[in-house]
Amino acid sequence: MNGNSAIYAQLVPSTSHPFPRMPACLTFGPVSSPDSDRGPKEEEVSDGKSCSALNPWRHGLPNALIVGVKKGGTRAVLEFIRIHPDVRALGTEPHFFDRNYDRGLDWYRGLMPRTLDSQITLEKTPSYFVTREAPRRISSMSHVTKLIVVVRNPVTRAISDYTQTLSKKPDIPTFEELAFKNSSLGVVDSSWNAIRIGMYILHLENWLQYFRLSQMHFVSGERLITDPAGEMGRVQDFLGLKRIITDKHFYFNRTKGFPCLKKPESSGQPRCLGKSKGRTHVQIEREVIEQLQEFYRPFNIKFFETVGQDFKWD
Ligand SMILES: Nc1ncnc2c1ncn2[C@@H]1O[C@H](COP(=O)(O)OS(=O)(=O)O)[C@@H](OP(=O)(O)O)[C@H]1O
Repeated sequence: MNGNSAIYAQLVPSTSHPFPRMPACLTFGPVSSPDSDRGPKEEEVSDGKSCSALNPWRHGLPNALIVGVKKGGTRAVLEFIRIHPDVRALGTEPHFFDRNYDRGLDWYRGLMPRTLDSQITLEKTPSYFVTREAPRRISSMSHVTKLIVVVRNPVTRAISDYTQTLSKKPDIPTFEELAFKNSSLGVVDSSWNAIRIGMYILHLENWLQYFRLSQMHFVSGERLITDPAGEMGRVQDFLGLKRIITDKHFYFNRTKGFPCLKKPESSGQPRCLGKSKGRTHVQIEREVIEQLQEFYRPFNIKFFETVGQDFKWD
């Protein structure tokens, strides 16, 4: 067995489950209206035991969600955590709690990878964090859902967001034109989505109406790059998982400029995230960046106080 095979040999599902489990054959009626608070009801449980005895693999609703933030590093967290044997994750973004809610929970559950009882189900959709209805809808699915939020300096995040849009629509106005009202420096246009998303505290207050802070875990998008194993260690702790993903799973890829996953076994390839992750950002003048930092400062301070962590974005 070579070094990497030994690292990955630990990656077999365990037998105990860190979350309260919904019965394998739990059925949900259609969500009566998109905003209905209707959650799973006891009488809707068809014989869960006999069902899972016949087939231990089933589609479960997510126990944990990566809810944001857009351009924070959500794909990296998903791809890193899914190498854990007790995690199964949906690779695509289902956008259930924002765009597809009227399709109902059965539709959503059907999208999920099949899991053993010992495994947790995870999905990521970064737009949930800024979707007003998302916390209420998620808590109506299950009020014990664990929530992961990957946060990043909101100024860098806004530039990353703009860079992504520009790569798809080259004719959009400049960053400065969009970020400031009347294109004059000083008055930040907080109605522009790229700016608004970074006012984390405003969105968090909405989540805290439905979830306790202890149900939320905040990943530093910056440390995820400089110390992926450390951040992923904390994610595993939060999810109640054995710490299996360690620094042995990562290497720094100089060409990409980011940490990547080591190859799983002798025949496998090392895995870096795709080209849309780690783009070269558009150049923004120092003065503009300082204005935006000034704008975000009070929001950041309140956010740090609320979550009890200083992300050091100054
Ligand atoms: N290991 C690794 N590899 C590549 N990229 C990494 C990694 N870790 C974090 N990041 C940062 O992730 C940023 C993209 O964030 P998201 O995945 O949340 O974007 S998205 O909202 O799903 O589009 C992306 O933002 P940009 O650098 O602005 O492209 C990266 O900085």
